[in-house]
Amino acid sequence: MIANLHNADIPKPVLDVIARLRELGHAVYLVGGCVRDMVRKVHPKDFDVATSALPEEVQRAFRKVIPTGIQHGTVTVVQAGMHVEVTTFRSEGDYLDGRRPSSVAFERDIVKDLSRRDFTINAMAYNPLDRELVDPFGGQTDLQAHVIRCVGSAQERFSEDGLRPLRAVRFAAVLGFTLESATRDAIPATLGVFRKVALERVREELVKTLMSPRATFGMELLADTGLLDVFLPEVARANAEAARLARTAAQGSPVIVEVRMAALLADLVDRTRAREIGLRLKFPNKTADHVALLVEHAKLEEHVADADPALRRMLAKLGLALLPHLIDVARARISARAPDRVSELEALFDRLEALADAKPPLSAKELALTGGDIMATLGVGPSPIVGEATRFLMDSVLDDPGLNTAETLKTRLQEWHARTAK
Ligand SMILES: Nc1ccn([C@@H]2O[C@H](COP(=O)(O)OP(=O)(O)OP(=O)(O)O)[C@@H](O)[C@H]2O)c(=O)n1
Repeated sequence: MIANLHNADIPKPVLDVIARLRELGHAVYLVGGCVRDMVRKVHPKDFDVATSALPEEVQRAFRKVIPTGIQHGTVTVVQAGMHVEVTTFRSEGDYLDGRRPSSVAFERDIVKDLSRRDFTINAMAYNPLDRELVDPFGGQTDLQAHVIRCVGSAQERFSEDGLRPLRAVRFAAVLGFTLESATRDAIPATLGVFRKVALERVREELVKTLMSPRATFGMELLADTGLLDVFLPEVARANAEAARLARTAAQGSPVIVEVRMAALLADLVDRTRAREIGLRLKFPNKTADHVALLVEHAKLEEHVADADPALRRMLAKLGLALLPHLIDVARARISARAPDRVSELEALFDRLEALADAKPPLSAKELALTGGDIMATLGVGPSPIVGEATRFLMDSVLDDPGLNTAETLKTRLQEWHARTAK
């Protein structure tokens, strides 16, 4: 069919690659996400080309190519500095392990290639030279109806690649679509295949879902279909109301991965478990640590009556850099759970920000006395007493940052030493 898509969205190097393959007599199309986005009138992120040309033919057709995944039919063409992925039309053999096909067969026909793809909205092909849109499975209709539907049998598509159920939920959350009923019903039946998927890939989809404008809906769908229980049982098995509030808090927070994860977990798990979850889902260590610290301190409503020294102690444990994120998490939680307390908490946020702006000494390296100064003042060499003395001084300046001068700390140290030496 002739489609009215916006060819101006397609970068020139991509059009040149398509034109060259066509010139050599091959069938050639844009496929996958870029066609979906063009039909939705959204500017595509990347452009995948599919062709009837065999990988060797693609390699011969261009000056600069990288054999990226030649056994799967993918060649990267470097055209005017742009990397364009060109994949030979293919069908796949049986999926023995739910992760990758046991064999790949190259095909001459685009419809064969489209029929192995996951969802109807991702199974369209477009040739910009003659404006031909190939849409054998009703992708346009489903885009209009806001529906995620598997190509053919959902059970088969999900059994071929265990990640697909999670992709279905992610697309629904990101695009604001719903799952067609057979597609949705096939998820619980294929959880065994989903269990085999590497947790890095699961995490990538979880993050996209959680960062979407409909994170609440996406998380609910993950819970209802049984997917969440496989990789995040702590949330899946939480009491229904607690889980609902956690989802609402996550969606109500800024689109920052640490913040959304912490808002989701803060009322369901403790710091140690939050860190375990982060590491289990293969987040970078630093992200897992940040989520754990945010979870530990998220209940800021418990601090509204605290005096400044207690707040400074909390900031010392948290680290100043995380304060803006902590405020985001606390605000999202309280807005979801007790909206009438938001203004009371805002006053605490202002106090915390003012304390942070004063740049108080929060760690031993910010003390006006170094370890060497402490040893000289006490007349000792390296020994456990230096650690004790440092803790005493730290405690003093957290109570009153005004004490953090070399003179004052020396005097206090000598007094402390005289007291403790007795
Ligand atoms: N498990 C998968 C992954 C991908 N695909 C197909 O490969 C295309 C490209 O996949 P990918 O780049 O992962 O996703 P996009 O659809 O481009 O979307 P996004 O970039 O938003 O992830 C998809 O459109 C779909 O046709 C599939 O059938 N099954």
